[in-house]
Amino acid sequence: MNAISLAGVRKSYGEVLAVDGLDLTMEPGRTVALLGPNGAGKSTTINMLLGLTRPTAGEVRVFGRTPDDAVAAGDVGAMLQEGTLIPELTVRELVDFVRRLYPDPLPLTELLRVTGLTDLASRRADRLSGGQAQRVRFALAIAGSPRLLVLDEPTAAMDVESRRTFWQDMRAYAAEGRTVLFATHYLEEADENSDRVIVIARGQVVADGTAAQIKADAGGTSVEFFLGAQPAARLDALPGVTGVTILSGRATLRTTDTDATVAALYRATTLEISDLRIHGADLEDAFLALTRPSEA
Ligand SMILES: Nc1ncnc2c1ncn2[C@@H]1O[C@H](COP(=O)(O)OP(=O)(O)OP(=O)(O)O)[C@@H](O)[C@H]1O
Repeated sequence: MNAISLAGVRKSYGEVLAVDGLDLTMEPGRTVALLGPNGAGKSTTINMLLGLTRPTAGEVRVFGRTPDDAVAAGDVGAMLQEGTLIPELTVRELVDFVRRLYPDPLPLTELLRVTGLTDLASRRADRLSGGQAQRVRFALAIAGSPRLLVLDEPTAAMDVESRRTFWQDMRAYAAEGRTVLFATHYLEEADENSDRVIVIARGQVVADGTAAQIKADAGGTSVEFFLGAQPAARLDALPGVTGVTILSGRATLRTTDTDATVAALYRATTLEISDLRIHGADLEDAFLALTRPSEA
């Protein structure tokens, strides 16, 4: 069963079409990044998955159920962009209060430990720095040990070090077989922390795949070398290669997997290769190309 499925989902707010026909399925156990510029429809999509807003058309399912039912069953944890932490409670009290709302919560000590909050447990929750408060929100999101964790721009208030720790914690949580969906406009975050990147722009999916595939599809990664007059048969059969061009003795192989292509070039062919160069489009180029506003 899919962790998430969206079929023909649209959402309009009056004149604004925030989500324009999404068809997506996500398997359990994966970490998926929803990448898109401001106003792309990421938060609207997440809010529909959490049952916080209803689609204008189409169907949303979470583990085969309606979002409301999945949330009620304790299957979904979320960290949203805003949300004040209850004042006057300590971190320990707040985290414990929330975990007790779930049928099968994580043990309190474990929860504080994995989110790096043990030393802050006695601090009042409304007296934390922005990054520390985000850590508490993360603890609240995983308190019920949800099968699906949804994070809407989770590192927005964090400095570089907090970000690094946060993603380590998230990956440790995901490694236990959980499904994670996070929205971001940080390209490196999507690239480094997900198995699959879904790029959305103007409420529609404009690319979907691994970060490497998206980079390659957007015109990107190629391996170029001097071939001279040697026969170039079977270059297109090398792993990862999606296209071959030969011009004035120089071969250019477009590839989705530079490492595999280069390794096979040396190991699986007898070609004399010289002046090998690798050109990579970074995800930023790909992202900008994909999400550029269309000409009106
Ligand atoms: N409650 C609302 N009422 C009216 N319009 C809305 C509402 N929520 C979102 N929108 C509009 O819907 C579109 C998609 O917004 P959404 O917040 O889903 O985008 P986003 O990708 O999450 O953007 P960001 O990265 O800035 O958070 C935008 O044009 C936004 O202005």
